[in-house]
Amino acid sequence: MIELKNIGVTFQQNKKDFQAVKNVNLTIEEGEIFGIVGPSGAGKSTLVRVINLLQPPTSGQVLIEGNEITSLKRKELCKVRLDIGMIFQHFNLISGSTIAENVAFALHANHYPKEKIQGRVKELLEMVHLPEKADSYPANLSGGQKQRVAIARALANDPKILLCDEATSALDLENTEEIVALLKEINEKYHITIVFITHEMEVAKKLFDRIAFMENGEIKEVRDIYSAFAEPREEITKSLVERVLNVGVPDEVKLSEEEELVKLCYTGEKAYASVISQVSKQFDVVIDIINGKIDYIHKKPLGVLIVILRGGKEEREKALRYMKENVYRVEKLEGGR
Ligand SMILES: Nc1ncnc2c1ncn2[C@@H]1O[C@H](COP(=O)(O)OP(=O)(O)OP(=O)(O)O)[C@@H](O)[C@H]1O
Repeated sequence: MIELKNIGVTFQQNKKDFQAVKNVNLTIEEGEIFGIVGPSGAGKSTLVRVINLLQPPTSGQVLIEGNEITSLKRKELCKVRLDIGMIFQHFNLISGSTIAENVAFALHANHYPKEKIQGRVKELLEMVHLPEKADSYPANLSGGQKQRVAIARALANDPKILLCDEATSALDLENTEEIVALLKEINEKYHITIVFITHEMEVAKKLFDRIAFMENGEIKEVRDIYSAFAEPREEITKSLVERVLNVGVPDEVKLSEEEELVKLCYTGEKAYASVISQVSKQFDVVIDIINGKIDYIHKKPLGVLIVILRGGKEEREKALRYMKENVYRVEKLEGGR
């Protein structure tokens, strides 16, 4: 378990104090894939680097499995760091060394028994499905393959935690999916806790178990990934989530007095089709579907539908009440006037 208690990080910028991280309290459970998202400059990288003290906090404490590491001496800290692997956006491989040498580097650094290094490198390259690239050089690998080598190197000393700083942000869609799948596999097989920061909500949706939304150095909301998408609470959460669900109101929509725009969110347990046909049957209203999307988060469906509800005010209110009882969330939308 990782515990961050009252973490603050202050930098000097133009001779003035700048608080990049403000009083963050966060607990990350063992074995989970925990994500931190937020706009550029939110403080994500700074916060994730606090976990292994690459960035010492100005205030607060970091506890790893109950042990306070912020006050450790250098030598003890080095030991704790072995339990925390890290990967970065730009892979940080040594270009003049082979893939096997790149991975072996982490073992040498930890005084791994020399005679066992070759075998361990082979094992690590198999873990990331790259055994055939042992003698190649980084320049001859794709971005996704380079990140897999970086993962092998980060896992060399059997860490319990893997920190990932924008690990898919330099990759195209195909390579991103490959890395997301590999990280999931590693998390499941070896029960490694993963802390992943990104600004890519598509990655968040596919990879994370829980998600923290960060803005201006503060954690605004921490949720399980499904409910963050189904029922975002804070403004920052709503704006990031809506980018993925991306179901807007077309500009052409113009509403009359008797019409209003309504957004329905449904979770699959409550099928919208029957709700819509029931509403049309039971109340003196007409429903036109103008936009919609269904998404799957951890294999659970999440649907969003935008409709125009047409009818007298009273009947519309009755229809809305019925919909509220029968779908996950109903929202009246501005626009179209
Ligand atoms: N060493 C430093 N000295 C001064 N200011 C810094 C330093 N490191 C980061 N900052 C500032 O702290 C703020 C947070 O930076 P950080 O890199 O943590 O944000 P981020 O959310 O990871 O953004 P991005 O997604 O763009 O990487 C930024 O305003 C940045 O300029």
